[in-house]
Amino acid sequence: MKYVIGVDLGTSAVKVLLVNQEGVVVDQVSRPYPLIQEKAGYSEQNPEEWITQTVEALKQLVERFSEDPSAIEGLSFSGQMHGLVLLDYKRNVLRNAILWNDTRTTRQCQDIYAKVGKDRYIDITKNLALEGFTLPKLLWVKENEPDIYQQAEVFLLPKDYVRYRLTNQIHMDYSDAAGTGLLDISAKTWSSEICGRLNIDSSLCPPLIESHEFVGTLSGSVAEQTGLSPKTKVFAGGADNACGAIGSGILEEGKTLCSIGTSGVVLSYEEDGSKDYQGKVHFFNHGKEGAFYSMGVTLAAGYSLNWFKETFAHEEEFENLLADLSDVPAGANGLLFTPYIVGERTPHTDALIRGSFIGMDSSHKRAHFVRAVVEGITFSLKESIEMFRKNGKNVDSIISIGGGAKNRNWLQIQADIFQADIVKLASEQGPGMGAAMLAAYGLGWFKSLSECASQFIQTEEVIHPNPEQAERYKGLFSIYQKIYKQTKDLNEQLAPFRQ
Ligand SMILES: Nc1ncnc2c1ncn2[C@@H]1O[C@H](COP(=O)(O)OP(=O)(O)O)[C@@H](O)[C@H]1O
Ligand SMILES: O=C(CO)[C@@H](O)[C@H](O)COP(=O)(O)O
Repeated sequence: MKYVIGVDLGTSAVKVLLVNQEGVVVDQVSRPYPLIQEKAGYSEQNPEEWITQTVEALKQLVERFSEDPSAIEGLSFSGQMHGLVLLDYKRNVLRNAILWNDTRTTRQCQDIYAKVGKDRYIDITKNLALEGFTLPKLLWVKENEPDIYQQAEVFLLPKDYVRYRLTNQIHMDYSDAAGTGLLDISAKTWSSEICGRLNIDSSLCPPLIESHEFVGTLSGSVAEQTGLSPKTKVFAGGADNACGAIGSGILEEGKTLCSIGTSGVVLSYEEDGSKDYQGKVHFFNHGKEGAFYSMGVTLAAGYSLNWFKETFAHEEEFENLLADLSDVPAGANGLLFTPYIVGERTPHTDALIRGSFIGMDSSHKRAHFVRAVVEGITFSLKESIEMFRKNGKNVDSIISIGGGAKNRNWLQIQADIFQADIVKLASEQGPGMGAAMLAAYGLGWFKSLSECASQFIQTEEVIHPNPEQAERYKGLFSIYQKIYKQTKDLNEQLAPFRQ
């Protein structure tokens, strides 16, 4: 039997999947790393931690593998998007990576519009200039850390840096480059116009490549450290959401994905670049050559639940925390939560908004708060689904992946709130599976990603909405939608008090 590895460099952990030629996940290893949050709105990681944990995860996987490691023929990546990694001319990392959920760059986003023009910027990139994207981070470093900026020779995204350390090759694939805010999405080139207007040297931008393209083999030292064969072929890989889409079979029109990881996304396949959402949802190049996807993003989806767990139930596992979920009625006895704990993107692009619990009552127990957090995350994703429905998409079946898809009761809540069938796959690790599929396709095992998907992706269960609960959630959702407007001004006034 032959095998491939999908490396998913997530925000909370790196997850490494070993998949055989029949598409069965035969083993997986997950290794966590922390977020560094020096101030409210800041979110960084040390790229060296990604390397240490990825190498360790690969090593563990190989140690547990009973066959000859040369049977593992290929490896590819999925990575958290938008994070800025700056390297100097010796390829040393110049500072911590600034991540997708860091919102320090509101002023730089305004600058981008002032210098490029908002309409022109959206024309080129098909997206708004958002705090989380890479370009405003580059401008922030240029302005606030000029010594570091001057030493920068190239910028990379998180998984591109890991790929570089595994192969010594520098590249960025289109699906991830799309999230930098510097790519001309239709032309698939770095935008010399944006670089020119913002005075960014375009030599900082790395060479571009397709997600399934062969990059090189593993470096000798990485092969030695992990036990993998030095002949293992490495393929570029893609943005985690593009890979999540591949790993869930979102490879044709009409398919919708909901992914609840640290962030939460609702994603829809786009055959070509013709749809104009005017920046209301993100619009990026897919990991499938020539295709695109649109998506709405909740910044703190799984992260809200993780925050709640770490703050109020630090020693407990998620399974335990969620054990009482179905004992609490829909609507948590009048308790609503908005998951804006690090600001928000869709539908409210707002770095200053923060979360709320509305309707706290002395009868509420911890389980009500947990249910309210889970429902609030799901309501937030419903706002993206409604945007797609208003744009004429038919969303009656949604594939659900990510850490949030591990809990059966949460999947039922998704079906009831979204008013759609929820498809649970055999593996909820969509991005890692997508990365493995890119390696399998890159190796030539299949003629297309779709052919690979029909072999690799298995549906485990379809969960239908419960009509009574769905009706109850309709009313609750309209109350939820009012909270943003009614707490916006209060949060702007509170912003100066945040440390
Ligand atoms: N057993 C579980 N049940 C429900 N949610 C879970 C469970 N385990 C993890 N999660 C949620 O999934 C999130 C992590 O999802 P994951 O897809 O691994 O994220 P990332 O790719 O961002 O690292 C956690 O923050 C948590 O909210
Ligand atoms: O910023 C975005 C998408 O635009 C996030 O979806 C990141 O790509 C991080 O993903 P997860 O770690 O939550 O999977």
